[in-house]
This record gives sequence, structure tokens and C-alpha cells, in this order.
Amino acid sequence: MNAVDMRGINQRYGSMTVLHDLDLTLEEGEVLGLFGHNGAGKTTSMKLILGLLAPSEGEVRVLGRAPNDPDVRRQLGYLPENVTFYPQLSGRETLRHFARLKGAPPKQVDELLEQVGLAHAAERRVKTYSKGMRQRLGLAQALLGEPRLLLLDEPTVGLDPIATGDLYELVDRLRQRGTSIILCSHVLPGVEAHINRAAILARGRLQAVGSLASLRREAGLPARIRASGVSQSERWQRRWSQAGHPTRLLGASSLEVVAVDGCKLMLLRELLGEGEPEDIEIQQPSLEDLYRFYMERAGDVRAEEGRA
Ligand SMILES: Nc1ncnc2c1ncn2[C@@H]1O[C@H](COP(=O)(O)OP(=O)(O)OP(=O)(O)O)[C@@H](O)[C@H]1O
Repeated sequence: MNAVDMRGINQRYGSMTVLHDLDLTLEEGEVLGLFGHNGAGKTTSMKLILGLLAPSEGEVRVLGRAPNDPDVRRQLGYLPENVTFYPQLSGRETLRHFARLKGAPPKQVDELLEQVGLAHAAERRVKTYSKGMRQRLGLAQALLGEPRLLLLDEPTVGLDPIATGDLYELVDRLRQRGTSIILCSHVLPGVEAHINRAAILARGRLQAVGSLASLRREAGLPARIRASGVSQSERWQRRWSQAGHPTRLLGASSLEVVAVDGCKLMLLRELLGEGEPEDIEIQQPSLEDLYRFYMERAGDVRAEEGRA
């Protein structure tokens, strides 16, 4: 059984269709990154999974049932994009309140405050929390009741680099425990090591879904070879540019060549054989490169935004 099954979803707000023929699955114990421009339909997809919206067309199953089934709701955790709390309550009081609503054991409150690094501020009123602290409290709230399925909408917003790293480590630990996770984010660098698959939405349509390796294959984006300490680097630059391999100098004896269409090994052999480089680095297309590729292929996403 999949944790989430969305089949043939068309979603309309009034006369505007914001999701078109969306098929998306999340396997149990999988972390899926859901990426897309502003207004692509990410939050709408999350709301469908949460049962906050009914699909205009198509079917959504969550943990094998309808999303609004009370049994399913108890097993869901959700960190919304804009997390808000009662400002007068302390962090601990806030979590106790949500624990009661969710039927989660009260002992989890202090455990989770510890886990998200807020134990020291448990007694302080939420109105005195920084943005990042409120975000971490939101995360603790989402983790109450040890959810089987966790939906995180922009979880790293407001988090400093260390807290962002901690969040990704937590995602890794939750996955190891078997939690299924959908993570929406505009912050691509750093996330790729923590997801099993990426789904890229543009203009309400799924442009691509798969592991990074399969998206790289599908997109056919080139790798880049960087070499330093190359003898006669200018000669190499001329030679490769003339042969159609985009090459640029990076300082006195370093260069970068774009290895299109499976030329990587040939370029490496040439360089190692004759160029005597001190060091070589191969950069595979990043999630950001892939995102850019699929967005460009989808056309003018801003035009779609303006259509509303
Ligand atoms: N309640 C609503 N009524 C009408 N239109 C809506 C409503 N909620 C969202 N939309 C529209 O649906 C489209 C998708 O919005 P959604 O919030 O799902 O996008 P998103 O990918 O989460 O964007 P962002 O990254 O900016 O949060 C947008 O065009 C948005 O204007």
C-alpha cells in the first residue's frame, strides 16, 4: 500500500483549474520533495492529501483510505507554510494544547521540545519567540502522535543554517523509522541528499518525478569537469572549444569543460593523458539545475500566475 495515491486529479478554484491530471504517489517510508514556482499547486496538493479540499475530479487515497477518515487524520502530521500560534501561551502550553487535540501522550511534549531544540524556551510565551523558534515549534506540533505520514510545507523557512541541517537530520531519522514524508520547499541546495524522489510541478502540471539519477538521465543535462594545475590550460581551452566542448578558464591553470552527450570519459582520458592535472572534480547536474531545466521546458510560469 502506498502512503499517498493521487490519481487523475483536476483541481479547480471557481473557474480556474490549478491542478491538471495530477498522478502522484508516495511509497511508505519514502521522502518525496515537491518543488515548484509560486502558485504551482504545491499547497493545494497538500490540502487534498490532508482532506481539507475535495478534488474537483480524481481520487486521493491516504494510507489506503479517504483522506478525511478520522483514523487517517490521527496518523498525519502537518507543518503549514505559515505557522501561527496563540501568542500568550508558552511553547509547552502550546504543545500540550495540540497534544490534547491530537490525542498524543503528554510525555511527548517535553521530548519534542528537546528534539527541536526548544527545551530552554519551553516556559516562554510564543510571542517572544523568533521566527525560527516558531517554525521549530510548528515542527514539534507536526510530530506529535508520531505520525505515519508527515507533510512539511516550507519547513526550512526562517531556520538558520545549523537549524536547517538539524531539520534534515531529523527527516533522515524519521525516514529510518518508517515515516513517509512530503517536503515542499523553494530552498533546493542541501535538500537533495535527504529525499528519495523529487516531483517538479509547474503551472499545475507534474513536469517530472523520480530519483535524482533518473531525472538526470531524463533531462540529459551535462556534467562539468573542473581541472586545476593543468599545463597549458589556454591551449586546452582553445582545443576543446574548437571541438565543440564549451570550455572556460578558471584562473591561471584551471579550467572547466561542459561534458555534453556522453563525452565525459573521452575528455577525462585526454586530460589525464596529456594535461597532467593536479586535481579533477566532476560536478553532476544539481537539483537546482534540474529544476531550472524543467521550469524552462514548462514555459512562462509567471504568465500563469498573472492569469488569476
Ligand atoms: N482559496 C483559493 N481560491 C482561489 N485560488 C486559489 C486558492 N488557493 C490557491 N489558489 C490559486 O491556486 C494556485 C496554486 O496555489 P498553491 O497555493 O497551491 O501554490 P503553491 O505552489 O503552494 O505556491 P507557493 O509556493 O507560492 O506557496 C495559484 O494560482 C493560487 O493563486
